[in-house]
Amino acid sequence: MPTHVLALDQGTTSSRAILFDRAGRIAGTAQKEIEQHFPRPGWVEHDPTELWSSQAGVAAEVLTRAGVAPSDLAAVGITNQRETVVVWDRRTGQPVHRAIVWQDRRTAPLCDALREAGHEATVREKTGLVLDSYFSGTKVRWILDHVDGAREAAEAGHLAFGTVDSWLVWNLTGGAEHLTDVTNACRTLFFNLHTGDWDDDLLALLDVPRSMLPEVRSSSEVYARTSGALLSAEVPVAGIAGDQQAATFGQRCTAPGLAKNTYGTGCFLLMNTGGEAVASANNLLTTVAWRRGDRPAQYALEGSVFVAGAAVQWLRDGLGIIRSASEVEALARRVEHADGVVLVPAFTGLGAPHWDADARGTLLGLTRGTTAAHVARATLDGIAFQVADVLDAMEADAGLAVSELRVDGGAASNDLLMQIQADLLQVPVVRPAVTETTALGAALLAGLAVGFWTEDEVDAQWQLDRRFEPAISPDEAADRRAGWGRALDRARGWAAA
Ligand SMILES: Nc1ncnc2c1ncn2[C@@H]1O[C@H](COP(=O)(O)OP(=O)(O)O)[C@@H](O)[C@H]1O
Ligand SMILES: O=P(O)(O)OC[C@H](O)CO
Repeated sequence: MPTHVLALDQGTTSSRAILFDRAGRIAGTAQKEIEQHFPRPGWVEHDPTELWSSQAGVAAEVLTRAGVAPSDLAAVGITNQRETVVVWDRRTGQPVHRAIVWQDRRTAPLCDALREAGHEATVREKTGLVLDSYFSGTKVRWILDHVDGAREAAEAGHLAFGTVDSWLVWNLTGGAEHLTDVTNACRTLFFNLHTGDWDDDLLALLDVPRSMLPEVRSSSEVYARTSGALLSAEVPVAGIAGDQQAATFGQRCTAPGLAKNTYGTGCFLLMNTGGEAVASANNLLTTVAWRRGDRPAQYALEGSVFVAGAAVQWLRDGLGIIRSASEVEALARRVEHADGVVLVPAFTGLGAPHWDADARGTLLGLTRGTTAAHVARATLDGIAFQVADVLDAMEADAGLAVSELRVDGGAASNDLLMQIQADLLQVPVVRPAVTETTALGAALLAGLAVGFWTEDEVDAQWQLDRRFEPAISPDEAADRRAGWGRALDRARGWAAA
């Protein structure tokens, strides 16, 4: 009888492998950092060979350390940094260029040109995304335009494109399978949310041959079996999802109106909107949450905040007022409130729902009485205010009110930040016992596909760590948010002047 499910989590900064037992508990973790390449300002690349070798390495390591044999595995689930592009030659399995990472801005001019040519509305309507270099499509085009011989090889059917999930599956099946799941496909700019398939008009617009694209599959089904390249046993690979969608599934946000927020370097918020792909009137993204086997796809609204935990890093590295990120909580607790100090952490502009590339970090309301503790407190407030703005936009788009916000990510361990968040949202903030929700989501998608768990078992596994109830009045929350709104106005457009 199999005893465990293995989740492979290929993230932006590291490859991780996490083992889950039948009770959904973590039985082992292994992690390896990925080298970041910055060949020019604004460019971010990964070595595809390293993505694969580090992922295979941590998979072997976690099994050895936990004393679990490959033959004890019921299934493998994959989750990954999204949008990042790998293009390789099918004949050799060799990448033709380094992976271009989601953060890479080199195709911003191409996106501007497409926008100026009037294509934004069509792209938005078909894909649920915006014309931005964040997504895969223009990155694939860049490789075809800039790598010697790439366009000819692609036209001849020799080149394959994949997001990181496809690249891992290709390698772990020894080049037998070229596929992706729908949550990754819908982040490419090639995928039509309404037809559930690649879109020839979008491919023509971006000048990318359809022959390069992987087959689109659901997020929970048996795609392949591992070969010697990954594990010594033939284990079904049975779940694939982009990391934010996997986290939404791992947080059990399985009904409309349930939302999760991941507090990492930035924040990723997703709200389940059920079987309906809700178009956003507030600059959010519409994305597939998951599709399980033959069931209908479930959708989500998504909004990203660029700077969240990174603002705490700035307190540590830029201002030097804390030595580690976790010290921010004790420092901020030295004061009852920020005493009128507001930090807008727009260090790299503002993401959803404001989308202002020229906004810059702004610290307002300083007096002679302002201390490091007030700045620390204002930093936590600034993270929570941004999340509240995104959640408001989601509720307006979906016509749904959230009844709680489920949280995970490194900064979600900060109890004060979670309390501030509940206060500002006026809804409870709920932190689960297992905060490795991305890996858990991938494991659940895989385990459900092979019958290792039933739906009821999975629901019963979810355990609360702590629930933060709003502790201020609605009037006070509204007052504080009005102050934030005034500060936002000061931060907007700063770099453009
Ligand atoms: N106790 C804390 N309070 C506030 N922020 C924290 C705390 N612990 C970690 N962080 C922040 O969380 C981020 C790391 O979280 P993580 O989920 O690992 O991020 P990522 O996946 O983006 O690398 C860092 O930006 C760090 O400053
Ligand atoms: O690897 P992460 O956790 O930083 O997530 C990256 C996102 O998927 C990008 O959209």
